Amino acid sequence: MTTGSQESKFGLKRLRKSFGHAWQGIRFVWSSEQNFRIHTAAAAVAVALGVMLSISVTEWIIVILLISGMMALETMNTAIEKAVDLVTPEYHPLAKISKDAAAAAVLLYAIGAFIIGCIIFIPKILS
Ligand SMILES: Nc1ncnc2c1ncn2[C@@H]1O[C@H](COP(=O)(O)OP(=O)(O)OP(=O)(O)O)[C@@H](O)[C@H]1O
Repeated sequence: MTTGSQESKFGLKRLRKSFGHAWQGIRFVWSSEQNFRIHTAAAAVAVALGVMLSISVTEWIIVILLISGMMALETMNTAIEKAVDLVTPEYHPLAKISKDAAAAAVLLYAIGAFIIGCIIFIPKILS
């Protein structure tokens, strides 16, 4: 038997509310972050190339993991930037380190994703 409070903790309504908050987060990064829109455009190019070059199931899994990882990391970068702005609106060396490190994480992943994309697509384009 479940109590009312358990129901509100695990119910469908709560799940829908969580998705609603996440959707608001996606809308925010889309409208406010140019980098997120650039990554989305790059993802669309990768998907188009995947279809045109008939990549394998394993390659699709890798491409989808790279795209979702890139988007998630960019979204997390925005979350860190906003949290830092909330705590320290003024200049602070630790705020700089925090934002620079978050941006570095995005850059490192983007470099890896680009290299893997080249490994998957270039041989197919050249053949
Ligand atoms: N409060 C602060 N104190 C110190 N340095 C800061 C602060 N806010 C921003 N910076 C510096 O300015 C850079 C850009 O920060 P900003 O918040 O404008 O992010 P952004 O331009 O949206 O970055 P991104 O292009 O990665 O989304 C940071 O990486 C950091 O080096």
